[in-house]
Amino acid sequence: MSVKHALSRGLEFGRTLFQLGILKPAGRIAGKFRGERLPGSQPGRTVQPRTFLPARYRYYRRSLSGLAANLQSAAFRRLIGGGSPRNRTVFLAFGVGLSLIDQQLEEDRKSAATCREIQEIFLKKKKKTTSFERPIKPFLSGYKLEDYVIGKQIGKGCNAAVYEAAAPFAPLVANSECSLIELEQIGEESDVRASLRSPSSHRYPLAVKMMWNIGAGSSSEAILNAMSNELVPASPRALKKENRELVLSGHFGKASKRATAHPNVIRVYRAFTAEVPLLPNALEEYPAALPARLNPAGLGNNHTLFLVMKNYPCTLQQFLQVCVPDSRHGSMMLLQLLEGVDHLCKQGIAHRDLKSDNILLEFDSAGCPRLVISDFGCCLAEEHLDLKLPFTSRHAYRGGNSCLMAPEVSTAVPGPGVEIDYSKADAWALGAIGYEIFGHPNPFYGDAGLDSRTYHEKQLPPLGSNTPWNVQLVVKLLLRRNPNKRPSARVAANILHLSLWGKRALASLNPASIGKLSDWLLCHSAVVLLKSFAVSVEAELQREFLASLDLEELRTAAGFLMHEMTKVNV
Ligand SMILES: Nc1ncnc2c1ncn2[C@@H]1O[C@H](COP(=O)(O)OP(=O)(O)OP(=O)(O)O)[C@@H](O)[C@H]1O
Repeated sequence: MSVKHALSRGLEFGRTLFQLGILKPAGRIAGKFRGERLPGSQPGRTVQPRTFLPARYRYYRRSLSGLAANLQSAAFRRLIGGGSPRNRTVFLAFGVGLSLIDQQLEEDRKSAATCREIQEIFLKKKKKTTSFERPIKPFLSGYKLEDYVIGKQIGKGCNAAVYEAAAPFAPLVANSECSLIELEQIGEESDVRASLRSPSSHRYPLAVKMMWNIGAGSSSEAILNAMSNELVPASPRALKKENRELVLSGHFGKASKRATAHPNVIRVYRAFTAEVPLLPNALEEYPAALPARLNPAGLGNNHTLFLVMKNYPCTLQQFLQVCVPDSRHGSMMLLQLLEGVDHLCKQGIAHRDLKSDNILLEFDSAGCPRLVISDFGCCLAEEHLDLKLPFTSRHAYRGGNSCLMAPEVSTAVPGPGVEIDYSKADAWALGAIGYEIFGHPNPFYGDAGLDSRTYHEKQLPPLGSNTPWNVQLVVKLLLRRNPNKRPSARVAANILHLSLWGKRALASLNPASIGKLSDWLLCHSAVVLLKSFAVSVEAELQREFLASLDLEELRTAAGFLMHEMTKVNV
């Protein structure tokens, strides 16, 4: 074998090794050199179409270094004893393979450093940008019901009634006013459409949620204890100091986590307990929840919990009754929900009751719907659990809305040592909500709907050609039964980010040129920085994405996309 031939064999071998990071069969060959299992090839573990894993490269490098070292010493011994030219060429080939791997590792190091720098910049920016956190001027009071003017009832659930409200001491900040777009006229004007046209949120910028207190007791401690989940999205100053200390110290036995602010998660500005008042429609709408003082037949306690939030013009469900968003808005709506869920997951919080009427909606100044996840009454946010619920008895509470319970939750069988992992359960529910956003019935609703315990992925109805292929991909992946095969909310969000704003980078991306992704990230960051004062949904999404960059997760998303692109010939 000539040296030239050996070099070309070496190069070829090196290239193959690069692809080992992407294609599992070749990876296994490398593993065989040392008789070890490759990371990612354990039995039962799914090899996702993920790309360019630095950990793998390091592994290959280690394997090859060991191999090369062995070869070297053998070759050296033979050289001294007149080693054969064949051994020398094989040794050379490995040397070239190694140097190519080193190049790739170097590229990886650079890309990871770029990601970290970008992330740092946007995390700092995020701390300064609080437009979504403070739609009302900061205020010191607001800890009692008398501080608010209460308007009409705007909603009701199984546990609470919600009223519009104003706080004379805290007028709305000008730039946070949501401009409601004129919705397209479709047939007869419904109540929802009429309320979207003439929102009262300008006069009543706040919403007060009055919890129904049946059986929790009337002391502040008992109320806060029983309803502590509602405080998960509360801002640090939402509670008066004494209550805050009680709640934060876990005085009630069950210390719940507090979610930090995020544009797609509701913010509770104030939370206090007060005597239940007779509010408009109370006797007609929720007589049983009233205390005997107001309704002799009522079962409610005298005091309850009040939560003060921003008043949103409608829920996602109400919006979808009158509007089918176009594909760009639809993609951004799903993306916002994924961002919200990812934010919660990272803090060890599972919402467990995602449905379109627990998602509130307003519009940004460009008319794009902005979504926030609300109603944390069913969430899992206990300090020590970290998204894993011990499921030793069937009485353990698994969350609300059984129709949108992820398969790993709905099929869990209680027993000693059993735990339910909620880390991808909310992401699954978003897959089902994706159908609603794109104008289809939720496949898990209704008598003829699929059952999350028993459905087969093949039974999922197609989303149709009006839905962008990348959204179809995300929905399909999110609804995978097996949580190990399902992408996390972060990876699913990355898929949408890449396909919304990184199309060019994707088109030129190939498995051996991950550097293109970091080039795109740099350009994208520059553009986003230039519009850093924009308060649009699009700008918010892009900032959030860059503030939570993780190269591995981005590569996984790119891998899913490239895999699909080859199938659909994009
Ligand atoms: N901040 C808000 N702005 C405007 N409307 C709101 C707001 N919060 C809640 N609503 C309305 O009130 C309804 C009931 O609120 P919410 O879902 O929080 O109550 P709940 O009793 O906890 O519900 P569930 O039955 O899901 O437990 C919502 O569906 C929505 O229509």
